Amino acid sequence: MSDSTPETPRPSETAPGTVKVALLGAGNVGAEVARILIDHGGELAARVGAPIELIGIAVRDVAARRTVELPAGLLTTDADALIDAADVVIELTGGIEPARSRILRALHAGKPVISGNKALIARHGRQLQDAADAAGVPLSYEAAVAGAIPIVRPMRDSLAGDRVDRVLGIMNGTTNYILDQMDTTGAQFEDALAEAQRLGYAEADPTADVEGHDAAAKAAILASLAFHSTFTIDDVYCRGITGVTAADVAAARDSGYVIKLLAVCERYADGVNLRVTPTMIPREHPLAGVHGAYNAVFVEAENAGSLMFYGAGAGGAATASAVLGDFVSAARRLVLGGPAQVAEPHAQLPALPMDEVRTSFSITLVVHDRLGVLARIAQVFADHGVSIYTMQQKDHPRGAPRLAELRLVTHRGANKDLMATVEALAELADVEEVAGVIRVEHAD
Ligand SMILES: NC(=O)C1=CN([C@@H]2O[C@H](COP(=O)(O)OP(=O)(O)OC[C@H]3O[C@@H](n4cnc5c(N)ncnc54)[C@H](O)[C@@H]3O)[C@@H](O)[C@H]2O)C=CC1
Ligand SMILES: N[C@@H](CC=O)C(=O)O
Ligand code: NA
Repeated sequence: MSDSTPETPRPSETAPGTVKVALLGAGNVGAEVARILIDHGGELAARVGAPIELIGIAVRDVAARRTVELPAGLLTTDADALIDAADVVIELTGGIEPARSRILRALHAGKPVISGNKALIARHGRQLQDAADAAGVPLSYEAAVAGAIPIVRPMRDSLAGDRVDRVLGIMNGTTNYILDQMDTTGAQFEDALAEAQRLGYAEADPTADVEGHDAAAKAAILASLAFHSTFTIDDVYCRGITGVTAADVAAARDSGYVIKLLAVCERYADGVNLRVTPTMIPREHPLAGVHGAYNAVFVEAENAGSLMFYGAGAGGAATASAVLGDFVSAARRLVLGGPAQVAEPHAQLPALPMDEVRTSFSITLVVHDRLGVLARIAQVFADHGVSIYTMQQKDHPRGAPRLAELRLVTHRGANKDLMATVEALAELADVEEVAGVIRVEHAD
């Protein structure tokens, strides 16, 4: 083993009172956290109120090429030894295992943990929080929801005295980047995804982004805090953007809408519905102006009214900012002492299935352009108790004779009635094809 590729962390030679930091992972975010800790350590120490030292960085392969050049002496493959030697642990490796075991190891030893791992927290957050509470140390994960945007702490602390009714957000930078590129430059899905990966927005496996799982994880985490309950990613109805075509994006644009991957968490009388779906938003809606990898989260609360949080939702340096905010606060508490905050999920509201959820659809039909067709189509909607909000008739896009394209947007209706309407329309002899069904968020 050469000096530049140590398998175990170096023995610590730090002065007493120094806060020793272990960093797990040196990818897009971890490497930026290391860079800032090294370059701005003095400033951060002043805010913590004690010297700080990055004592090691656990990686899988010490020889791997990285986006940021890191001191070779800090790299180690022995994560457990590094955790044991540290006062504070920052986990930025991603995935469920070994991240979960390592975080538990740190918490059981009474060490504060900071993580950006939404996949893990959306599945095992309760177990990790219980371990943190039992040890009386903080578990912080501001980076896990909407990257740099302060939203976890405002939700947990600033809004603790209010009653949140709805959280609505664009919470995945990769998909927002892809949809925005498709909308503004006509880019192909695959090219836009490759660029999002190059820019460090995408997850190690970008399926999590494009299938909506990453946004669903964030929705579960945020809703747990907003509604003082315990939701996991399995409680989120989730549809990604892989089925959204260039034609869908163009048709939405033509009708004055833009397609976004929208997360909605809303309170009903008997629980909370959580969903992530591609959604058409009117161009004048503030969320329509969220471009590139930016994220935005709307919170509607009984007394605060509507609040909007906006900023960089992905990217190494931006996310590192949220990680280091959590770090300074955890380290300061370590220096000053005092109990960690215990956030009891006292309400424990159930997650509601989609059936009774009230939502709107945009339905594109290719129909035979003949006498009475509109009346027969309108009758199908009426039979299912679904009210039509707008309707546009267009020539068939490929100029087929005697065929026309109808674009209908509904008022809000129960999801099960909307689904039944679409099924009945597909059976109608006048309908050649149901060419598109996409949810709509509008103010009706
Ligand atoms: N990239 C972004 O914009 C954001 C990422 N996050 C989260 O932050 C975490 C890190 O994300 P990225 O840096 O983008 O991921 P990445 O894939 O670029 O980096 C992860 C690093 O951890 C290392 N690693 C993985 N398993 C390991 C193991 N068992 N032992 C030691 N090292 C291991 C990998 O080799 C890689 O260097 C993830 O949980 C991600 O979901 C959160 C917000 C934004
Ligand atoms: N892959 C995620 C990274 C941040 O959470 C995204 O694209 O938003
Ligand atoms: Na955040």
